[in-house]
Amino acid sequence: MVRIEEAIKIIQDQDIKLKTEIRKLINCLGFSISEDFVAPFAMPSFDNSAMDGYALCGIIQEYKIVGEVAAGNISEIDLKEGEAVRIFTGAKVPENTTAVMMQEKAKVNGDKLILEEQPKEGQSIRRKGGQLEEGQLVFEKGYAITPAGIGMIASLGIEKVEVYKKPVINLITTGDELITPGKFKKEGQIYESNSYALAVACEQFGFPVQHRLQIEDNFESIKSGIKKSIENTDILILSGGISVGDYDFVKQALEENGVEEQFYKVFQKPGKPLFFGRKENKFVFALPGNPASSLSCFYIYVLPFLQKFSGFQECGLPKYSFSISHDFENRSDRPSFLKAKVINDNVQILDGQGSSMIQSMAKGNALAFIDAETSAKKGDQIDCYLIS
Ligand SMILES: Nc1nc2c(c(=O)[nH]1)N[C@H]1C(S)=C(S)[C@@H](COP(=O)(O)OP(=O)(O)OC[C@H]3O[C@@H](n4cnc5c(N)ncnc54)[C@H](O)[C@@H]3O)O[C@H]1N2
Ligand code: MOO
Repeated sequence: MVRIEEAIKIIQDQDIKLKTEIRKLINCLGFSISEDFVAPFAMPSFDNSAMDGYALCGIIQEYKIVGEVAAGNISEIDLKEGEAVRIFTGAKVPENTTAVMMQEKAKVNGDKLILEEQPKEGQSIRRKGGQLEEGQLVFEKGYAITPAGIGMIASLGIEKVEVYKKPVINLITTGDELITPGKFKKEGQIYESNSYALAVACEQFGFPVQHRLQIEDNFESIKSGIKKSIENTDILILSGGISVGDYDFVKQALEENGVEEQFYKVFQKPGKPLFFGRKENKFVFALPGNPASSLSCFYIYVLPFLQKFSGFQECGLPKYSFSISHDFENRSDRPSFLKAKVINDNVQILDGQGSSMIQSMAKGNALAFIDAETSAKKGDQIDCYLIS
């Protein structure tokens, strides 16, 4: 049995051979870049107007209008003191422009421009290199591309990007009591739900699951199911059969498939019987079958690893401290990830903390961490991992 911090460290310290690929920019959302990305040119690449109005030369009250520049056009005009040109947002300002005045603050009378207020030097001019200088670092290797990141890269004229490949993920559920939703349920059976929750949780964070497989609870089936599945996967996630019961065959079946244990069992609630192993560059998480346990383990351990495998610089759920809105006593002898709801700056621990109870997780938006046998007083700061 390991402590939570040890388990996290073991996962973080895995040496992984990352693979890269070139993707079209439009298909790069949620991928991380595999090289530092520097600006091929300055942004903006020329001084331009931030407003529809007039480019002015000199700081006076009245100017002579000598021409017009629209966005995309280049003015040949070299402004002289006392001259102005009509200009539009984004257009390159002529040589010798002192400032741009928005049109709402100016009156035109024939070719005369009369200002209603005095311009300040440089006003409403977006300077060349104001956002980025040529050669400046835009994104560091490992930056996970967001929609704004896609826009930034496109604005630098790039349409293909080298990124880290995402893992192929397979998901196996075990348990003879499980039947698929939609089918008739006999006495003693329960509906299989973990593969649903886990598959969409992976997908929500940009890691689609390749194959989902339901295996019957006998050693040979589990062993051969794992053998087949591990061949064509990078990360195998199993649920159920990892505890100590007579039908918990997963650990032994993994070992007989050459998967080497990195840790087994974490001193935590829920999710104690969590297994993490590897076979060369393939990795296996065997999550406990209880629905809330398997999903908690996904958030705390599997997700950061999926991100690490995909070259992300920053891994894991966002973690913040919030003030607890009521007294709470954690009676468990294990440090606990509790289903919780964060509203504004306060966190409330929800009813329904059992490892099999998932409704509270569905209604909440966080996992609050409270140490074993610890009492929290209303107003205490509690660490929370935001799950949505
Ligand atoms: N003697 C002991 N018994 C148990 C221990 C222990 O330390 N000693 N640990 C308990 C803890 S903690 C957990 S968590 C569970 C985990 O057990 P398994 O990982 O072996 O899971 P199963 O026994 O297969 O299932 C547990 C529970 O979850 C339901 N389940 C399983 N798979 C699914 C699924 N895909 N969808 C929905 N529900 C699922 C299953 O029906 C069981 O009710 O072990 C404790 N026991
Ligand atoms: O660790 Mo188990 O997940 O408490 O029920």
